[in-house]
Amino acid sequence: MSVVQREHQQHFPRPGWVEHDATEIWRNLSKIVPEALAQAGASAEQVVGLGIANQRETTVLWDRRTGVPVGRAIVWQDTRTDGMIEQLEKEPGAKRVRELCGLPLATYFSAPKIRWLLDQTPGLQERAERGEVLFGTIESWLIWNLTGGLHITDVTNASRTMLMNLRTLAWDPQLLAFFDIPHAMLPEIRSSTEVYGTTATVVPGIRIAAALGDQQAALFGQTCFAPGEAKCTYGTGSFLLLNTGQNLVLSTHGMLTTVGFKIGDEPAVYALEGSIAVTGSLVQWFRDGLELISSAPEIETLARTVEDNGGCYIVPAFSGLFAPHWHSEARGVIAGLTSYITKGHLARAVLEATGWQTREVVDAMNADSGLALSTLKVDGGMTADNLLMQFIADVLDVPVVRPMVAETVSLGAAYAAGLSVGYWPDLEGLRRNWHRAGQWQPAMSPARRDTEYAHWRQAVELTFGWMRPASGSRRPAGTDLIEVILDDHRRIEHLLRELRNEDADRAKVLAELSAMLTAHFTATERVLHRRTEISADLVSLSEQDLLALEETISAHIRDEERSLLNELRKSLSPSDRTALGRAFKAEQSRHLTPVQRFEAVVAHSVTARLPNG
Ligand SMILES: Nc1ncnc2c1ncn2[C@@H]1O[C@H](COP(=O)(O)OP(=O)(O)O)[C@@H](O)[C@H]1O
Ligand SMILES: O=P(O)(O)OC[C@H](O)CO
Repeated sequence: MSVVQREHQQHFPRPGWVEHDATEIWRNLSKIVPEALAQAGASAEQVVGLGIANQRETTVLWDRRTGVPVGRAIVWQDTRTDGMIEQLEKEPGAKRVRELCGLPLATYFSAPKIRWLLDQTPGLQERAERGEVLFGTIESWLIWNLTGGLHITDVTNASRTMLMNLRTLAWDPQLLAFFDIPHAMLPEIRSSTEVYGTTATVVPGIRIAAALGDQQAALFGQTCFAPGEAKCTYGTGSFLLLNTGQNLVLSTHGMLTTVGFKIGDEPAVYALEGSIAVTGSLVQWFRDGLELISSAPEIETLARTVEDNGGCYIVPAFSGLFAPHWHSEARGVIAGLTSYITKGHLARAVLEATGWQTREVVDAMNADSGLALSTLKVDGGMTADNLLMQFIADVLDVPVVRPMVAETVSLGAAYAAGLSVGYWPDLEGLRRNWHRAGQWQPAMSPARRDTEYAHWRQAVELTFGWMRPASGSRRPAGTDLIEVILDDHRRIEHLLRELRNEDADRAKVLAELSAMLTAHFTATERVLHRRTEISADLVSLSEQDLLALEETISAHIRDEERSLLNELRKSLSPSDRTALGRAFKAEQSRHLTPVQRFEAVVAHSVTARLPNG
């Protein structure tokens, strides 16, 4: 076996934004494939097949003609679409989404990221409709480049886009309409194991024989081929997958339903998944953000300098909270701080956060499946940490088992490719390759486990609602300038969508939208820019006028949220924000009828969620 790796840059241009440069990923791949072959002393002719496993959901759009990405890829952890998700949740079709694709509406998946990118550049939607701009997750982008233009994806990756129907395994017209995403930009969906094509570059002439999302690849590499078998991979995030066979189980406890794998023409095998956004990346933050350690393994050494967490808990809701909570608006907390806490306690709290998040997911998975997990098969970079593995066994109260090859993601891709080209005859042969290398037995007392878990859950509740403060919290409801402007934006976006909805009372929508726009622009000019002579009058605009202005209005909203609001956040004191918020509302009210004012207030009170609601 030879292993070559190369890190690519993580871009964090704003709070909550995470981007990758798809071209850099492709360049890195072009370098490491020949290096891996050279290290193994193998020639291209000796390679029977290439398997790809990739981070999922991360969204790349590129130009079909030039092959150049239209911008940076939006990564799965990115939360920039949280406002969009909040709006989409109110749409009539929202309830059907989960039923069709098995996923809750969340910033995590590809569809909102595609929508955001299409909204970002004028004309991109039309180019996507003509098939001039293409979408793909990372495996799709790599296969396109390796083959010189084959535009495909595998079914496991497609199942993470929110656009694939889990039953038909095809792009779903209702989901495409819900997100307004053109079919012409999507790749063809193929099985996880089949020969898709042959490499035309890097190392030409190799058959590309398998592709799987990384977590599904780990399920395969851990040989969880039968219903009831599960694994958890501990990397940047952590992902527990339970094979449910040909049964498509829709979770009632916050798990995702996803495709586990599809071998050639055989029926798809489904899985329930508990996705945890932040585990290893919390260790990275401790290393790079806080600079309290200089390498990831040092977290264990530091944590061992103290007996316990000293009463401190870290809930890393950096990307909101994923399974089982699905709170996009949550943000992280460090709870239980006293002057007793040292960096050793913080290191413990970092590791324990991974343990407790696993416990929450396992509880939910057990509730969904009606079965209690009896052992947990683990893999991934964090499993090198013995203290963490012991803690996971303690909080789950089941043994934790690690196989010989902890790089299970790559192993799974290799297994799938080997199976696809007949190098391995069947799944049973692969199963025989699995060997246990480490095992941790639970040792925590039930009383301590229960007390600690109760503290953890208390800390988790503190994270809820952070990005949507409850009415009556920090500032008087509805008078904070930024909230007032954001509420206006969301209402305007909703009304614009309603204007295209054939079932809506469009005359009423038109009247409210024109009045809202007049009120919003006038208040912005008068209160924020102090231009007293300005008064917008958009009330006489027709439906066609407004639809023609839609892109301009969306661009204004984006610009205002990106530049003006961020400047105001920095420059205004809380009391200024309240005073200006009041002035803004007063100015705005002058342009709305009492009924329109009432409707805007009702829309606002639906948006403002209670902290743990
Ligand atoms: N000894 C360790 N203790 C805790 N975390 C670790 C340790 N070694 C690596 N990690 C974490 O594991 C992650 C790397 O694991 P890996 O499986 O390579 O992740 P990915 O495939 O998601 O990039 C990093 O986030 C790193 O912080
Ligand atoms: O960033 P990675 O490589 O841990 O990818 C994790 C998953 O694919 C996200 O769903």
